[in-house]
Amino acid sequence: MPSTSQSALMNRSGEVMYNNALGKGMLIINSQHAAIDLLEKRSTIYSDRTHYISAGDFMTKNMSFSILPYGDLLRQFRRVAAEGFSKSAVQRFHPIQNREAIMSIMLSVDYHIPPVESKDDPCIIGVENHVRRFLREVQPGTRLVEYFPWLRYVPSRFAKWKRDAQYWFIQDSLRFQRLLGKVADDLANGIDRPSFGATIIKTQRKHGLSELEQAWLVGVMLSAGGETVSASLQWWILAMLVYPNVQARAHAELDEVVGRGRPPTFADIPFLPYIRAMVNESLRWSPVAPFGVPHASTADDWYEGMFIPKGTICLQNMRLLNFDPEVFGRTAAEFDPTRYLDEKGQVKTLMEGREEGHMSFGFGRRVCPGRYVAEGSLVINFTTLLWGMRFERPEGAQGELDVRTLVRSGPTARPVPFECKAVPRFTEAEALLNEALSMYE
Ligand code: HEM
Repeated sequence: MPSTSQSALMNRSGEVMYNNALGKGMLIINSQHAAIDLLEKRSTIYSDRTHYISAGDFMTKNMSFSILPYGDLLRQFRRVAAEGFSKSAVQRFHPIQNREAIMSIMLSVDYHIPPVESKDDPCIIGVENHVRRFLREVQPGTRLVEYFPWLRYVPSRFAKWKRDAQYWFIQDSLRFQRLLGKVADDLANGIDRPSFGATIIKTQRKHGLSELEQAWLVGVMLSAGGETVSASLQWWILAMLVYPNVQARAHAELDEVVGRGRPPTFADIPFLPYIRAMVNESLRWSPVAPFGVPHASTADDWYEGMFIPKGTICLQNMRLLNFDPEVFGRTAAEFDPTRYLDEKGQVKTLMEGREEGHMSFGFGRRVCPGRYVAEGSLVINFTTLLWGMRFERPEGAQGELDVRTLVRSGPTARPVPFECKAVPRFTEAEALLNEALSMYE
């Protein structure tokens, strides 16, 4: 077996880079070609996750979807999620998403920024805190026990990290069970609203997950979705400020297709190719998960002359993957939705076998199960927000907007905070939105 004691190795083309730090092998994948070769074509051995003692074994008792080892429970979770969030199944969420987009714009009108949810909802606060704790816990370097695994056997009374993790497992389990319990009560009372929770309860016999597993599956889908979609919206608003010509073209498309007499709905989306292209471009351009969610390998392997030992953690360098000049040309760093449009102005497939035309939803057997609902949320939010308002920099805002620097909160990244003003585009917008909102209530 070749020596892996060197601290950093790069294959001939620089597409992959291997690094060994504190006994943990790490591969950085720098090209689309290598990402597809390893994480998709060889997905039988590249679909595991890093094993986290604190976040995995103690804080979530190995029920947190995104860090589950590649095994039976993961396959069950993915099957249930794939059914509940398939391209056709997510259409049942459209009325809710439409209403939320309007709520979001109404909040924007009041607060000048578009919050995704009401910040005061205790349930939202609880889930947000869970996300924050979880992201901190999986951050490299947070817990010594990840480097010295024997520390897991230190009794809880001497190990605060362990006491806290056990405490949060109980609290989060109760929270997720309470949330799903409300859906179960509604169903028992004949109230059957479209939700993933309702689907999972109704199909329990088929999938066979325990009540606790169901609660964690739904809870983690909710937290994974909230964090990523809200970060994507922030990047998109930044893009609207930096590229006013893109915003103006989207406004023109909305005026032509929807007009100003009523707010848009999902029924308009097929006729708004520029805005649909903007969703793809936004996901490509925004580094929401700058290194993806790292995969881990389960067998020794060779790639283009480089040895990759079993257990290697594989990070995907999304900025390089999504800015590949061979696919996106020399303007890859620019925010330009037209790259996704053909000569007739219709959305085109830019990457063979990858409808969305970017790599931001990840790869192979771990590809994001929430991608269709995420695209739905983004497209209706972009459409509704742009229909009613224009995003501007406030007068007197200083300096250039920073599109390169990331503010990291664990594996997700947001832009450096920036000032933004949301200006109603026409006087009737607010009244028309209020009217539309009342139809959803
Ligand atoms: C802009 C929105 C989103 C982005 C950019 C995004 C991105 C990602 C990425 C990169 C991964 C890792 C894929 C891999 O390992 O190869 C992932 C996994 C995951 N995503 Fe998303 N996601 C988004 C929205 C959502 C939504 C809305 C949900 C839930 C409804 C969701 C649920 C999950 C879950 C549960 C996983 C873990 C899957 C697994 O480990 O097998 N995501 N996502």
